[in-house]
Amino acid sequence: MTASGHHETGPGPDPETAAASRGPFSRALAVSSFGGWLGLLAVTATAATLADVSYARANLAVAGVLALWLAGWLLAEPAAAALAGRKGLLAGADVLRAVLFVSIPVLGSLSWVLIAAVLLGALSQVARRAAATTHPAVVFGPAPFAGLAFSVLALANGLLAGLAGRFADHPLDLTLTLTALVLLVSAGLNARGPLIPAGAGAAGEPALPAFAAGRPLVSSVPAAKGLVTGMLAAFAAAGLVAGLAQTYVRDLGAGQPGFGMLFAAVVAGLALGLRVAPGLLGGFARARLFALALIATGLFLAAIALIPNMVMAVLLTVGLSICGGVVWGTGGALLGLAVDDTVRGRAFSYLGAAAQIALVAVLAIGPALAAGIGRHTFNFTDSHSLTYNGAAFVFLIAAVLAVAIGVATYRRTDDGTGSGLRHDLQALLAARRAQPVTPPAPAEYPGVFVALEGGDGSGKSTQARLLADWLRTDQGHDVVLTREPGATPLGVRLREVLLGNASELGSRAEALLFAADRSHHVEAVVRPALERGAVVVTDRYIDSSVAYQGAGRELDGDEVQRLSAWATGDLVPALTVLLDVDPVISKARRARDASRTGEDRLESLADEFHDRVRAEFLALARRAPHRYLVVDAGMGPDELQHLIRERVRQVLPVSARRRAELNERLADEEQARERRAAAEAEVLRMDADLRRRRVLEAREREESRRRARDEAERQLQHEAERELRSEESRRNREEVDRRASEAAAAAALGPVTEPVRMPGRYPARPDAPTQVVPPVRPDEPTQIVPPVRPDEPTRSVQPVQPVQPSPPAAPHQPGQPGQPGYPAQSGQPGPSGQPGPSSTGPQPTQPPGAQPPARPQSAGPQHPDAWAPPPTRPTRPQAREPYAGDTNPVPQDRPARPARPERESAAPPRTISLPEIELPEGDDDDEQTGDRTINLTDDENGPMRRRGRRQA
Ligand SMILES: Nc1ncnc2c1ncn2[C@@H]1O[C@H](COP(=O)(O)OP(=O)(O)O)[C@@H](O)[C@H]1O
Ligand SMILES: Cc1cn([C@H]2C[C@H](O)[C@@H](COP(=O)(O)OP(=O)(O)O)O2)c(=O)[nH]c1=O
Repeated sequence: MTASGHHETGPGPDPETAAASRGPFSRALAVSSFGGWLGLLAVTATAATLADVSYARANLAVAGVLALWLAGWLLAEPAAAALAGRKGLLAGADVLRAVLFVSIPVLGSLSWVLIAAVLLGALSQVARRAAATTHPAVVFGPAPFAGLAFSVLALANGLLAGLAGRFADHPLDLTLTLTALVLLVSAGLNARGPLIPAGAGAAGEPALPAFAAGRPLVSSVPAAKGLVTGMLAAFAAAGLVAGLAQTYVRDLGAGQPGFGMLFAAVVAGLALGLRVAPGLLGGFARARLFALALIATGLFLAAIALIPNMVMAVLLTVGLSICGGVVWGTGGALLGLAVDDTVRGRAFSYLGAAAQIALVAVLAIGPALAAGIGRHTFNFTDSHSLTYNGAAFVFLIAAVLAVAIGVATYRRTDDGTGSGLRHDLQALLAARRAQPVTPPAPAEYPGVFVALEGGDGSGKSTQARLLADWLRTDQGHDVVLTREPGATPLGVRLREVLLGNASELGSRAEALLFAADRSHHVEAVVRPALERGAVVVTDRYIDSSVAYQGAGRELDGDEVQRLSAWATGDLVPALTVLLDVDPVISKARRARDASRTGEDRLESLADEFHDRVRAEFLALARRAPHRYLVVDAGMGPDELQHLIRERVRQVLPVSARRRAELNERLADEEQARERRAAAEAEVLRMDADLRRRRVLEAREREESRRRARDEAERQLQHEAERELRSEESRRNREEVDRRASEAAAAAALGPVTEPVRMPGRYPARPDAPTQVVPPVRPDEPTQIVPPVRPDEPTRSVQPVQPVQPSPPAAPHQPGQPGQPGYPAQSGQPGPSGQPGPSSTGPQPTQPPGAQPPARPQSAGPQHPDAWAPPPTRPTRPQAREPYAGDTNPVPQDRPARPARPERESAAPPRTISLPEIELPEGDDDDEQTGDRTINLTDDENGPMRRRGRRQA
């Protein structure tokens, strides 16, 4: 039940509530609620069956069950509210209810049924507390279905009764058992998944305290009191039908299926009435509708009382309940308007509590009254008699009361001429007849037209101003803020005529003048602005004429509309914002508004006039909802403006400024994207460069490694060749030496006349005379000395230094050169160990057999001749002398082994000083010193070693 009738075409329920009402929790609650309603019907029927001994007892048993059930319901409310929200509470309550429903057929006593009713009422309250706040629809929603299910089960039981006697004897056991099962299912659903959400228990104040607190308040407001009385009357009428249905259907011979149908008709009708009530407000003043619906409720009840037919009873019950629903719908809205904002909540709490108490009273009193009245048969003639029993009598009494209250209410809303009702009915029919307005044609102008409508003081000017400011400054639109009447010089004069209190105008003249002002306004202001693309915001437009002159002045609304359509050339706003507010509130606002000097000609009209105007605005909005935004203007200005902007946004084109801003932003973004792309490309390029450089560097490194390796190889080769050459030279020199020694020996016998020519490495010239060196020893083969190059300066061979005899060393093979026993060297001088004479000057030759000087201890290099190595390259002790059997000219430069020092000392470095002889150029020259040295010592870096390393 809503507190007011606002928002009929406004936004629906908020999405969260809508979603919650569809969730699993909602389904579980619906099952629980369905079980509760089905159980109530089953227990009521059981009580009536158990007490079926007399009409009165049956009625009293039904009254007792319903009253006790409701008493348990009401009394348990504070405890249920306190317990609400506890885990497992709903499931526990459902299990207990299931047990109670099963216990009824088991025990089968009326007393137990009455006790169970109290307990069931209390447990139902616990279940309702869980649902009422978050899922109000779940509380009553399943009731009609429970009624229908009850009917079906009763029919099924009837069929089964033919098969088994137990079903005939206990017609409600099947329903009670199934009810218990339904509740167990609900308990399972609630225990497994959904729990009562936090705050679900806060379903308003408990009924009894709310009733006590609200009563004085509502009593002090006559309008509210009348409304609450009328609503309770309608509700009681519907409740009475449900309460008396059990005995009433028996009178009609419809049995339990009829009871279920009647119950379903009551609940479904109420729900339907509540739903259609807002739709009926378009044509009717709300208070008049309220009164008429209440009268109709009474009339339907009377018809039920007077027409003893089951089918008619169901149809009439539907009509009655719909009217009851309309009474509640409109009454609720009116009550919201009748009381002050501060006490509105309390007034509604009181209404809810009063409805429950009224229901208890009706359900208790109704059947009791029916029992008291009993069954009566009136015999008119012998053949014509009428059986009329207590239930029908009670319906009739209630009907009379309802009609009386309705008529009284209607009287208060009517001006006595009857034109109000006639107009309402005409408007209602017109609204039904009216074709839905077709959506406006695609905009014929680049601009946008927005109208604000609503009662006087609803806040249109305030909202129009705020909207225009926002459109202008924030959205960058060309905005024209205008109004009706009085937006042009002509309009100002017309406004004075229309609203001035001195004017006496007929309704039609008034309508024509408003239309004239509108026509001029559109032509002079609105259309030109729309043509240039502006947003036009107008404070009032055609709807004001239809509402004020049509509904308010009671002219034909359609005619008024056509008049304005003609005047404006069918210019329809793209959006109309309707600020809907109770005229009482807007009147209070006007009174507080210091800028107003007083009420104008139309503002000062009766409240009823303004009620009609408001209703007409709402009706117009309903006919073309796509063109309207209906907002509750009771909200604060900022909240309202927010809603309005949200909706206006949807019809706005992009303003020129906004378009420029968007273009600028797009360009900025494009530039930024290009910059980003360029930066990314640069990074990629740098990365590629880096990789390329790395590859090149790696290649270069590899190349230089290869070159270094080649160079090292080349050097090794060169060195090996050099060593080879040195070895060759050495051998040659040794040969020369030997010959020199021989020559010296020969000289001892006779002087040598010819200088000895040293054989060169280089090929001798063909003309060079080949020298034949005669064998020294008789067993030595004759050697051929290659010719010396003729261009080579002849160098005299220096006299050989006296050679010291080698100290005794490790045993050698006999015949090895340089060893004792080797004839060619036996007379050779050994290493002197003394600084040798300069190679430039002839050295004194020691006479053979002369005693050699003492050998120094030092094994350091001693180079007595010109070929001695420079001091930086010390020669190492000779490790091994060449074997005579060596065929390969392997250089004797193997490094000395430190493990054999005695050998080192035994074989000191041997430097042979040779007499100056001619050598081929390019041979082993030290270019820096010009010295030539034949190093016979082992050298660590000798070619042997290096070669060995390379091979490794
Ligand atoms: N949403 C609102 N809530 C309360 N007062 C309002 C609201 N909107 C406007 N008012 C006040 O109500 C009075 C009437 O507002 P106004 O905008 O002139 O209404 P209208 O143009 O519909 O006659 C002004 O004093 C204004 O300040
Ligand atoms: C535009 C128009 C205004 N009216 C009435 C409604 C208002 O009472 C009055 C215009 O006054 P307005 O300046 O809109 O008053 P408020 O600011 O109080 O709403 O004229 C009509 O009756 N028919 C119309 O077509």
